[in-house]
Amino acid sequence: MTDNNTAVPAPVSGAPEHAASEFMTDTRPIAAGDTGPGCKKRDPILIAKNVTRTFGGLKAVDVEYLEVPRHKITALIGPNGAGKTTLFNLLTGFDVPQSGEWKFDDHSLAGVPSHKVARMGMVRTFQLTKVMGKLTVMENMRLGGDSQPGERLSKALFKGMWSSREKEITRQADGLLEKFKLDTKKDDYAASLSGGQRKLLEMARALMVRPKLVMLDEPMAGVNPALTQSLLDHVKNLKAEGMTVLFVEHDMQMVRHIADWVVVMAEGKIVAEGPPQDVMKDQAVIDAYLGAHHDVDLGDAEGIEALEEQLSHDQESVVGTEDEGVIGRHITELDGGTERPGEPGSGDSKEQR
Ligand SMILES: Nc1ncnc2c1ncn2[C@@H]1O[C@H](COP(=O)(O)OP(=O)(O)OP(=O)(O)O)[C@@H](O)[C@H]1O
Repeated sequence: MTDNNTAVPAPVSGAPEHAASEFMTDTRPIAAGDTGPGCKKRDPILIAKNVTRTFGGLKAVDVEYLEVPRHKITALIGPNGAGKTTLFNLLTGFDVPQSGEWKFDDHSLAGVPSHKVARMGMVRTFQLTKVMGKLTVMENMRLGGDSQPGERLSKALFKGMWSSREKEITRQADGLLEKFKLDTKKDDYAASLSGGQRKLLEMARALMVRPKLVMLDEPMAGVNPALTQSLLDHVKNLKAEGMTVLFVEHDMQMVRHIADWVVVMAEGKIVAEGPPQDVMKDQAVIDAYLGAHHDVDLGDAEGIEALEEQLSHDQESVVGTEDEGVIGRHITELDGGTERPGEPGSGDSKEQR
């Protein structure tokens, strides 16, 4: 496929369209009372209390209280080093906190390893994708399906049942690959995919466990403008199908287009939260996180073209790679023209630190 994909995605699970609309049209308040850092939600799917993680003398995460609203798209924003990825790592069992407890759907997750967290229905993607380059696209998908509940037991005990499970995994993978427009690539090595396609593959693979909560770490970073709208549609579609989404994003314009709720982190703490329109009015948030181009609307083609035009006259702005796209260049510029940690060439692979 090419990254020139702007089609609206079909449902992941074949869920009926009318069922989807109920999640898209629910306008009831998200907060249970007053809005503000650590506020209670009407229907939280994830609740974290006193989660802390220090590296040497640095308190990377110091989250007193956070609730993530069910069936909503929540954006987690904040400057570089705010602790967003570390919080993702802690909540999903990829790292261990110094203190804290958190519950997903009323199940305590403290001490639960990442693969079990995924099986319980809470999956995440990475800022630097973790697709297996030496496996084909389909093999990557099947790896996602292999962590489904009970598969090892059924494989061991019932050969017949396993082969029907195999077929089901393949059918499910085929459906997702088609939806993400990666079906023509299914026999290609994942290493041959563009950055944007790898993001799509990682998202598709995460959906193999039929999750309830999908956590996306900078899904748009490194994705070219043509694919950006498609990715936004995929994220919105997760909600339409009844999933909850928590995603890290640097660009507030992106956030405004798809988020129902925004949580702002700085220096490890939750410093603001609320509906995007309210959080965007907060001058401190604008000054600290939105930067010079906060008035440019990146969620539609005109906004992107306008920003491309602006950046093309800006000697300081870094010329991106084919896959980096305008968003990556925009962020790089906001960061003062320096490479961001974890980006190609930075020599910094945070998930592997
Ligand atoms: N394994 C580690 N060892 C030491 N320090 C770490 C480690 N992981 C994260 N940090 C530090 O913890 C702080 C929070 O980092 P984190 O990557 O969570 O921030 P972030 O908000 O995700 O940033 P970005 O927007 O750049 O991705 C940073 O100061 C970072 O350097």
